[in-house]
Amino acid sequence: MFRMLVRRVGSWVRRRRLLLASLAVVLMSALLVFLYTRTEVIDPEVRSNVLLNLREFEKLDAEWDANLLRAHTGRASVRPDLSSQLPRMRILMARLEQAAPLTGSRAATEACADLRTALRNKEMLVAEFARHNPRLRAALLHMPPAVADLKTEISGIEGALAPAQFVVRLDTTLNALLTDILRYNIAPSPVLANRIEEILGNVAAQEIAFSPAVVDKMDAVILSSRVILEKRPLENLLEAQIAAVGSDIVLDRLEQEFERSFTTVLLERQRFRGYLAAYSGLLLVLLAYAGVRLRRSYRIIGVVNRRLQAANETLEQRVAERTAELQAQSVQLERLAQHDSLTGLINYRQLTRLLERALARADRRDSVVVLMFIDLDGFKAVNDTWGHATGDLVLKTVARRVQARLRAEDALARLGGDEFVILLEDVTSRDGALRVARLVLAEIESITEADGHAIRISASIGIASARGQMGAARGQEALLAEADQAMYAAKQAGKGRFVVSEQAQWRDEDDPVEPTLEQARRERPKEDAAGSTGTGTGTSKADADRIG
Ligand SMILES: Nc1nc2c(ncn2[C@@H]2O[C@H](COP(=O)(O)OP(=O)(O)OP(=O)(O)O)[C@@H](O)[C@H]2O)c(=O)[nH]1
Repeated sequence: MFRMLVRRVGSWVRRRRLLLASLAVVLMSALLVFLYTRTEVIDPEVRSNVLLNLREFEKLDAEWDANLLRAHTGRASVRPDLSSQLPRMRILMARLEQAAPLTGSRAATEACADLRTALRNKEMLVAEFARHNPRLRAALLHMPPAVADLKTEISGIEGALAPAQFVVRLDTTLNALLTDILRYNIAPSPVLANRIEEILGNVAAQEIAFSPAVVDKMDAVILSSRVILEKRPLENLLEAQIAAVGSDIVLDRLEQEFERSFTTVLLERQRFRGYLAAYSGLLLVLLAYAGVRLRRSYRIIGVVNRRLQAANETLEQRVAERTAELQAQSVQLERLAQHDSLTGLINYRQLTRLLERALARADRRDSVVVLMFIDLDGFKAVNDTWGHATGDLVLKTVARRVQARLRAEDALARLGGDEFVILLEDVTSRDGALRVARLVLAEIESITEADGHAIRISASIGIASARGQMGAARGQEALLAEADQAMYAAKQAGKGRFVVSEQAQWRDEDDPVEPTLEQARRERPKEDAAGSTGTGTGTSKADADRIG
C-alpha cells in the first residue's frame, strides 16, 4: 500500500515536473526578496540623524534653561531672549516624530508624544514667565542704585536740612530694606515679606521730613520694593512649574527608547543578514548544481545529435543505394515482364498492351491495325536433329531478321515456342500488309544454316486486321484469335504461306473488291502446289478452293 502510494506520488511529480520547478523558483525568489527587505528595515543613517537631533534638542533645551536662569537672576547685561531656541526645537520635534514610527517601538512613539506635550507646556509657562520677568528685573536693577542715591542725598544738604533723628532712622531703614529685599529675592518668604512691608511703612512715614525731590526717590524705592515683593514669588512659582514639566527627563526617556529600539532593529537586521548570506550560499550551490546538470545534458544532447546525424546520413545513403537498386531491379523486372528472354523481343503481355493502345488509336484515327500470327514450320525437326541450342539460335535468327524487315514503329513479339506476332499500325492498304507477309515468309525461308548445320524452315502466317471504331470494339483478344485461326488455316492449307482472316477489315477502297479470306500464294511456283489443304476456323470455303 505504502509502496503504491510512493509510486503514485513519484509518477505525479514526474508528470508535473515543470510546474513544480516553476513553483520552486517563485517561492525561492519570494524568500530572497523577503530576507532582503528584512535586512533593509532601517537605514543606519536614520539612526545617527535621530541621535544627532536628540543631542541638538537637549542642547537647545539646556540653553533655554540657562536663559531662564539668567532672566531669573537679572544679572545679564543684555536682556536674554527666552524664545530664540523655539523655532529650531519645533523643527527637531517634527523630525523626531517622523523617525519614531521607523523604530517600530510603541514606547518610543509615546515618549515622542510626551516630549511634544512637555515642549508645549514649557513654552506656555516660559511665555508667562517672560511677561512678568521684565518688571521684576527692572525693579531688581533699580533697587540698589536707588537706595545708594537716596543715602547720598540724605547725607548731604538734604540731611543737613532735615531733623537729625529722621536722617539717621531713614538711613538705617534703607540699609535694612536693601538687605531684606536682596534676601527676599533669593529666598522669598511671607515672614520676610511682612518685615519688608513694615520697613516700607517706616520709609513712607519719614517722608514728611524731606523735600519733594527726595520723597519722589523714596516713592520709587518703595515701588520697586513692592514689585519685587509681588513678582518674585510669582516668578519662582513659574520656574518651579517649568522645572516640573521635566522636558529633560522626557528627553532622556526618548533617547533611551530610541537607542533600545534601534538596537533591537539592528540586531534583527544582523540576524536576517546572516540568514540572507546562508540562503544566498544555498542558492549558489543550487545554481552550480543546475549548471553542472545543464552542461551534462547539453553534452549528452550533443552526442545524441551527432549520432543521430551520423545515423541519418548512413540511413540516407542506404536509402539512396537501396532506391537505386530497387529502381534498377524494377527496370529489370519491367523489362523481363515485357520481353522474351531468349530473343529480346517483346512478349505476349507487352504485345497485348501495345495492341490495346493501337486499337484505341485506330478508333480515334479510323486507321487499320494488322496482326500477323507467325508459326514456324519444321522447327521441331531442327530441335530434334541438331538439338535445342541450335533451335534457340534459329529462333533468335528469325527474330533478328524479321525485325530487320519491319519499320521502327512496327512491333514484333514472341509468344513462346516458335510462335511470333507482328503488329502493324496505320496500314494504308491491304496490299501493303500482304507485301509485309510475303517479305517475312521469304526472310524466314532464307534461313538455311544455324550453328554450322544446314536447316530448312518456313512459316505459316495468319493475318487479321481491324479498322476504326468497329475494329476497336471487337477487342484485342478477338483480333489475336482471328490471326491464330488464320494461321491455323495456313497450316492446314499446306504451310509456308499466309491466310487472311475473313473478318479482316481494311480501308474502304480495299473492301469488298477482295474476298474476306484470302490465301496469298507464295511467290515461288513450287509452294503454290503445296497449298492444297482446307481452311480452318474463320476461313471460308471459297478461300480454301482458291488455295487449292
Ligand atoms: N529450341 C527450342 N525449342 C523450343 C522452344 N520452345 C518450344 N520449342 C520446341 O518447338 C517445337 C514446336 O513444335 P511444333 O510447332 O509442333 O513443330 P513444327 O515442326 O514446327 O510443327 P508444325 O508447327 O506443325 O509445323 C517443339 O519441339 C518444342 O519443344 C524453345 O524455346 N527453344
